[in-house]
Amino acid sequence: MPTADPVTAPASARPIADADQSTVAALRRLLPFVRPALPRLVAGMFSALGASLAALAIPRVLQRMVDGPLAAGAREHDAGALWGAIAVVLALGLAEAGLVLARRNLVMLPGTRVEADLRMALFRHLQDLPVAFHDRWAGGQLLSRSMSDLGLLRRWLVFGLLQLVVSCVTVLVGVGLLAATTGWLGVVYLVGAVPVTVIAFRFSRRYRAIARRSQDQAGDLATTVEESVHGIRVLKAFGRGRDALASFTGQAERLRSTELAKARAQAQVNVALTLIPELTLAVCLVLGALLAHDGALSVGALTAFFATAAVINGPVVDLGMTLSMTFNARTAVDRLFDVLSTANPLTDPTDPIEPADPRGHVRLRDVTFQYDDAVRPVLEHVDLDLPAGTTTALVGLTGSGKSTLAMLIPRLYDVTGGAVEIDGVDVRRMRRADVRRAVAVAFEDPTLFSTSVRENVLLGVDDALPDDVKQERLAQALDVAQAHFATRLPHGVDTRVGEEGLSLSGGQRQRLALARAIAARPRVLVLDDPLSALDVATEEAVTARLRQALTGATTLVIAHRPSTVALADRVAVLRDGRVSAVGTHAELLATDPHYRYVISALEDDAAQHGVGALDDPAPPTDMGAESGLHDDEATGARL
Ligand SMILES: Nc1ncnc2c1ncn2[C@@H]1O[C@H](COP(=O)(O)OP(=O)(O)OP(=O)(O)O)[C@@H](O)[C@H]1O
Repeated sequence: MPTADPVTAPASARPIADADQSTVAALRRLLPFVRPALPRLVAGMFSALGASLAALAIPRVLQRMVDGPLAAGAREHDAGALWGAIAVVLALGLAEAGLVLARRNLVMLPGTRVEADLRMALFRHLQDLPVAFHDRWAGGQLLSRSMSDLGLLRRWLVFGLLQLVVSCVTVLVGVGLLAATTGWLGVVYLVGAVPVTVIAFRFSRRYRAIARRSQDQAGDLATTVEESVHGIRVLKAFGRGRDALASFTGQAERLRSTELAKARAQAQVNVALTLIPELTLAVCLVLGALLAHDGALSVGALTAFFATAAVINGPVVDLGMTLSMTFNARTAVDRLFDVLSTANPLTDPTDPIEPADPRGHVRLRDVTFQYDDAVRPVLEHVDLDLPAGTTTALVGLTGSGKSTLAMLIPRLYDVTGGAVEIDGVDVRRMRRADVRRAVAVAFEDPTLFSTSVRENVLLGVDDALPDDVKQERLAQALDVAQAHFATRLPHGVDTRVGEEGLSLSGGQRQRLALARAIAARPRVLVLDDPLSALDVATEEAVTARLRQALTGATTLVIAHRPSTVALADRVAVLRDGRVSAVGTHAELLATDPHYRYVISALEDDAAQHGVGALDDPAPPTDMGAESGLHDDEATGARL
């Protein structure tokens, strides 16, 4: 039978790594997170146990009352003899209620604490995991793990776990009491526990598989919702809303039928767990009546037997629910640890090295790189030297590996062969924080966070810097990136840009992302086609300002437009995963046929999109400002 591909299959179709682990072993992995909350949880458990024992003690008092004062009172018409026993039952009832309340108060706080700690640990780990992990994992799966799975765990911790322990103790103590005080009657009751145990065991096997399927399908559904909301413009523009709905409906139906299967399994076990104890009680009633009739059992003992059996029956009937909660929690733990136990191969070295002469010299030495799931390397034996303070344009046909190469410099991926060096030190020998401080990146597809323009642009700036320095950096970066529109937003640079900056145009977002890279004042600036969404005039204005601003930083700019090449001192040509030539634009035009081909392809593309080629006359720079003004008006209207 073909197995599901762990990379491409939806989560609900992937093999389950921890399927064979026992539920106790699986849940034990929570211990480090639960440990700080243990004192309150244990206190809560003792309260619950106390409440349960108080409930079990009531039948004992009843037995004494029936066999003692009640029998004597009936003979002597002395109702007053009952008052002592009634007072004890009342006290036990009040104690039980008080202990239940104490249990609730004790476990509520640690439950929410553990949930919050787990959520933070998960988020921290997700932030730490490399880009390669996020390439493989769907957002909805991570979202459902951090929200609904953790909610399930909290409910199990504050209710299911205590209920399970208390139920087990109640049943064991109760059955022990029955066996000790009512002899054969207790033994018959005990025999009824055998089918209950077998059914519970079978249910556990069946339910675990369904619970996992349901939680994975819920994650896949969340992914679909996330993608459809994210891509709503594309879906609407292409009139594919109905298809999206059809695909969503299919997934929702699958989840519904899994939920139904879950509910059916639960209902079946509930019927069995209700029926068997009731049938056992019926048999015990007949047997007990015979024993009482023969004088082998007192009426008080028989009354106590049924009162105790009533206390035990509650947890037995609830066992189906308690077990389902436990298996849901186990599935949640498995799904959580699918992520938490994913090791990060991109770690800090144990003996990090800091470059002795940090000037921004970047060197790729014999670099080979292959994506995890790819069949062949994207880059092979790449050698590229970016001397400190120079600007190099990286040019190549689409899919030649330019963005991949750019991502190796800030160590977003690790090379599979060779090395990337910054100032003579292999980036794998440096602290990741030092590498990321040295290198700033502006991606073609800019991501803005739903915070203010100021926070977005100052993302890479040291928080400890004085406010006036930060303000100056912000102003300069916005100026270089020609993002003056930001100062004219309704609240200036403190305007919150919408989720992922969607209330801004593509060009505006790109300029803010560029400003973010510039404001970080890195030694090395990697610009992955940062001007692709700008109109010709704005691109010219940004290019002119960038030329001045880039002096000092080593810059690698990926060029998809001939005009972006104009920024560079030299050009490196990427072809079939290798750097095939390096030189000035003029040199390469004269000597490298592949470069001529690439440039003419870029020019054709630029002409089709109405973007200026290298030798186009530059439009006056004030047109850029003017175009910025149009942007502002449009943005003002949008916001
Ligand atoms: N995360 C990934 N996992 C697997 N393969 C990938 C991944 N990202 C890119 N690739 C593949 O690597 C190759 C190079 O992609 P890359 O984005 O680096 O090219 P590029 O030169 O920047 O292309 P473009 O000019 O179109 O942006 C492509 O074949 C692409 O399919």
